Amino acid sequence: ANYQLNIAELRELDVVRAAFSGMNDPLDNGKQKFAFMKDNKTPTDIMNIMDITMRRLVKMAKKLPIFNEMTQDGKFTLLKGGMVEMLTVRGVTRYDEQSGGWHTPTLPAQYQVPIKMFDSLKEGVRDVQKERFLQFFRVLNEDLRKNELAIDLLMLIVLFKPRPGVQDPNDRIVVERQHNDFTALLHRYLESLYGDESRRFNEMIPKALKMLEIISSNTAMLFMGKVNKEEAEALPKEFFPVE
Ligand SMILES: C[C@H](CCC[C@H](C)C(=O)O)[C@H]1CC[C@H]2[C@@H]3CC=C4C=C(O)CC[C@]4(C)[C@H]3CC[C@]12C
Repeated sequence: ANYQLNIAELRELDVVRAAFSGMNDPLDNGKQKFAFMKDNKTPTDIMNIMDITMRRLVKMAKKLPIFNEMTQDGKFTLLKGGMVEMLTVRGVTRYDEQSGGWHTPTLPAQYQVPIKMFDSLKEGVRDVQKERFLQFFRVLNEDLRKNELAIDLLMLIVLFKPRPGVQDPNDRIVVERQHNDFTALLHRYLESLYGDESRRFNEMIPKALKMLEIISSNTAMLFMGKVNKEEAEALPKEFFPVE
């Protein structure tokens, strides 16, 4: 069978690539770089590092014509609902099992956010959330997590997930259609790379999406009472209440 992508699919992949093009930009000097190069990172440092990725994910969404067609409310609801899931997917691509930490592509490998940082987060949730992340890392096999475009499509499947908070009828149609579109495009893209072999991803993707939901719905308490609220950036505090 011929698994070549057609012109429309190739063009859609170009739009996706362009939206994600800023994800690996160098960190700004000052606070961002400082937080990432610090030795003993506090939960506050972690939040200020998360802020970088969160802002880049917001910028990514705004580069998607289809996202901009939605109402302000709809856009906010999608970002609110999908942010932690998208961060977690980003985390899988930046996590190094050998060193046990997350790295950023633009700083030398000696700088990392150690996964051990979970030990300084909220008792009672930190251990199970660390385990869930590591389990999720293992579910997304090497081929998928090393393929930037596949990961970008997975993030868009998560961003455009039908969510009850999306009220506007047109928004709901857009979200539903884009969720299905990006799911189909990911499968076609993987087929164009692996042919019949791509069937092995078919059960992995729904499983990964389910795990992301569980991770995201259990993250809220993680930083509670562990962060210096004056020093933490505002955006992460919307997703991880600190008091
Ligand atoms: C991807 C990110 C490291 C690279 C950051 C850098 C600016 C970049 O994106 O290139 C790491 C640092 C902290 C990690 C979260 C910590 C706690 C977490 C708690 C969970 O329950 C799920 C996973 C997250 C959100 C981690 C996802 C990946 C993050 C954002």
